[in-house]
Amino acid sequence: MNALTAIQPKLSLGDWLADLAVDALIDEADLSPKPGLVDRRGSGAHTDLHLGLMHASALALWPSFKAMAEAAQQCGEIDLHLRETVGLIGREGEVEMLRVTGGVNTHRGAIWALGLLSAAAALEPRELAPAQVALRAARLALLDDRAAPVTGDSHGAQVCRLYGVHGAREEAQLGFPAVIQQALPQLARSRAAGAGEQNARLDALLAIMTQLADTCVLYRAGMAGLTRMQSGARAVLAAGGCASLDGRRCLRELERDMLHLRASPGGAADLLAATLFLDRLQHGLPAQLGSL
Ligand SMILES: CC(C)(COP(=O)(O)OP(=O)(O)OC[C@H]1O[C@@H](n2cnc3c(N)ncnc32)[C@H](O[C@H]2O[C@H](COP(=O)(O)OP(=O)(O)OP(=O)(O)O)[C@@H](O)[C@H]2O)[C@@H]1O)[C@@H](O)C(=O)NCCC(=O)NCCS
Ligand SMILES: Nc1ncnc2[nH]cnc12
Repeated sequence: MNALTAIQPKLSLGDWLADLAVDALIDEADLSPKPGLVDRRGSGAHTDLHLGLMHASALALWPSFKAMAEAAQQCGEIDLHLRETVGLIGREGEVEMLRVTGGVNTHRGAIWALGLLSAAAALEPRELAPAQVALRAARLALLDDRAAPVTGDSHGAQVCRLYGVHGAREEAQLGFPAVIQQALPQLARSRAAGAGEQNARLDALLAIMTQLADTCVLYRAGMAGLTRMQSGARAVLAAGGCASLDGRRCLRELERDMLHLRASPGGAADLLAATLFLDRLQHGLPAQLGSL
């Protein structure tokens, strides 16, 4: 042991999971070029968001993710008490997000998805395969939080009613199919094809966009916007993905149309962050946590 290692604070499971969740949010925000979304180039279809705000929001959520993981570790099983504790921490996280961003909704969907997944990972830290973690998160999301405010007027709730689609809640309750069935397999395929990490992540985002009923897009651009998002994402992947010239041309066309429609796939962006989180998680616990 030397002087540096001697003063290193001990890493807890909650610290590690919160680090992974925040890293995933920052990596998602930085990834470029994303159609309609905030990235390193600019604000996409948004007027009230920018990259600095996305980073500040992500960092502000670290204590919430840690608290959700610790609650799960202490509780040790999926039950109503854990669901309601995680719900309370999630709502407090939303308040903190809005305080830090001056009232702008940067990461509501991400708090939901990554909060559930952090808790699910902490429940069984030796079973971190993506499908297993997603299934535990789904079981938690299926429990009814009696303290949740009955709003029905969120953007998501409004368009789910109007168009008869499933939103963020159902995506979690179904075990994150957009992540498990679309994004993670695409990420692996694009990496294996030598696309390079940034292109592979963009391809994973597009794979989510091919099928997701993104309620942000529906709220801002209606069914025409959602249809364009899905068909445009399919076209990029069919043309060879983001590492190919034809794929990049399709991506540029998709971006042009999304900006024209003011359509921002914020839900898909959150699920890309969930994908990056699960992707890192599957490598297992770091050595410092080996004794858990
Ligand atoms: C269950 C909740 C997730 C609430 O869901 P609901 O659908 O009722 O509410 P919304 O406020 O619409 O939030 C859902 C957010 O989820 C993202 N999302 C959208 N579609 C999907 C999808 N199909 N699958 C998964 N995720 C999806 C999306 O988040 C991103 O978009 C946000 C910006 O959205 P919006 O405010 O509409 O933005 P703008 O259009 O820009 O608004 P204007 O500028 O026009 O005004 C951005 O934040 C991204 O994150 C949806 O917004 C859950 O939130 C909940 O119940 N929470 C309570 C606490 C709790 O129980 N927590 C438990 C564990 S943490
Ligand atoms: N990069 C991004 N741009 C806009 N909204 C988002 N919600 C989550 N990530 C986002």
